[in-house]
Amino acid sequence: MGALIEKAGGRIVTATYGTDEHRRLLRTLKGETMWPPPVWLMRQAGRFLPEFRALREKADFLTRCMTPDIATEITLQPVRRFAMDGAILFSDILVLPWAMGQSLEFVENRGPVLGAIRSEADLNRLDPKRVPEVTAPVMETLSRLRKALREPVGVAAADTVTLIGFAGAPFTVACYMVDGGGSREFAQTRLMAYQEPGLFDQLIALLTETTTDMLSAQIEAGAQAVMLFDSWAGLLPPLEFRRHVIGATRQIVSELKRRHPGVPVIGFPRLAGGMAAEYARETGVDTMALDTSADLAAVAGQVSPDLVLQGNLDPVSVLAGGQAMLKEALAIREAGRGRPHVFNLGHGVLPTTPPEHVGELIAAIRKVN
Ligand SMILES: Cc1c2[nH]c(c1CCC(=O)O)Cc1[nH]c(c(CCC(=O)O)c1C)Cc1[nH]c(c(CCC(=O)O)c1C)Cc1[nH]c(c(C)c1CCC(=O)O)C2
Repeated sequence: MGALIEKAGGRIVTATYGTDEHRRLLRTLKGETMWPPPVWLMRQAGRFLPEFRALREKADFLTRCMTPDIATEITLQPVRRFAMDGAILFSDILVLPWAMGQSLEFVENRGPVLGAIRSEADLNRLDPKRVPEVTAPVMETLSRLRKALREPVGVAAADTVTLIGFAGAPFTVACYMVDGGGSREFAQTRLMAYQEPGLFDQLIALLTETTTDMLSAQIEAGAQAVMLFDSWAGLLPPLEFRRHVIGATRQIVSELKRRHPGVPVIGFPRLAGGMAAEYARETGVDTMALDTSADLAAVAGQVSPDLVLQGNLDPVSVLAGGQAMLKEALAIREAGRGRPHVFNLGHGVLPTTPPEHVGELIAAIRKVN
């Protein structure tokens, strides 16, 4: 196929259709060491770009997630501007409980509000059989995205951008399901884990199975890698962490590997701290995403050299921009040198981040020196 030359985010990219040669993110997620590292940002879709805010007026959040035209467009917006090495599906971790029948609303300035699950009767009202039908539009979005990314998208060259699917990890999704919305402590959820371990195990088992099937469907629809967001993993003490974070993740990863050998899985056990190395060793994830608090160089010394690390610039430094951001960013890039590393943030990009700061960040990461 014809070679293509395109200027992308300040670098020249040559892409040959149908080969892995220029898929820098996918190759890194499969274990190759690249310099400079590939880069994308958590929560890059649907947050900080003015072109997204314009679309936001048109439909509520769940409608945006469930309408392939809109979700495809929002996913591509950051790619068009910055030629990110990855495109993350525009959707949400709470689509899964909603698809099983739990009520869900996104309330302005408050975040998600769900009908809390507190009893076996509540749990039994959920219907996992509905998930494939309800999430069919999400799979349609993924197949459109995969097709769109075979052509140039804005400054991104054809067939260079890796399409990432995702889900919440069972514990984090359970947090929202049981507490009924966002919280700092998720005390109701953790109380259930201690007081009604049988019921909580049932919920985690249900989420483990439905998450596996949903990620598998995402891969079949076109996702080239998948990520498990465990944003609240760090709330659990070691025994519970082993059971509900490591145990559930290990089951999902091993079944995905059986069904889709070679498709990389990224795990993000946010604030796992002292449990991160065990998570890396025991879950089977190919890539571990680090939160802002982790010292990338120190973690690199504790895990297998084959484990891909992703992260972990403070999103607030990108809000600040300028030298403060660049100094942090280049130190992280340097810490990942010589091992497989995907440059990213330590948590999602903040909605008020000026797009020019993101542009400067991407250019600095891609500068070869
Ligand atoms: C915990 C969590 C949620 N959702 C997610 C997590 C894990 C990552 C993290 O810790 O940030 C993950 C998520 N949410 C969204 C994406 C899509 C793609 C992307 O990463 O850019 C992803 C990967 C879109 C979204 N998810 C949500 C929005 C905003 C909704 C709106 O436009 O009103 C978007 C674009 C809503 C949402 N969804 C959730 C909350 C707490 C909120 C409200 C606050 C917020 O905006 O972050 C749950």
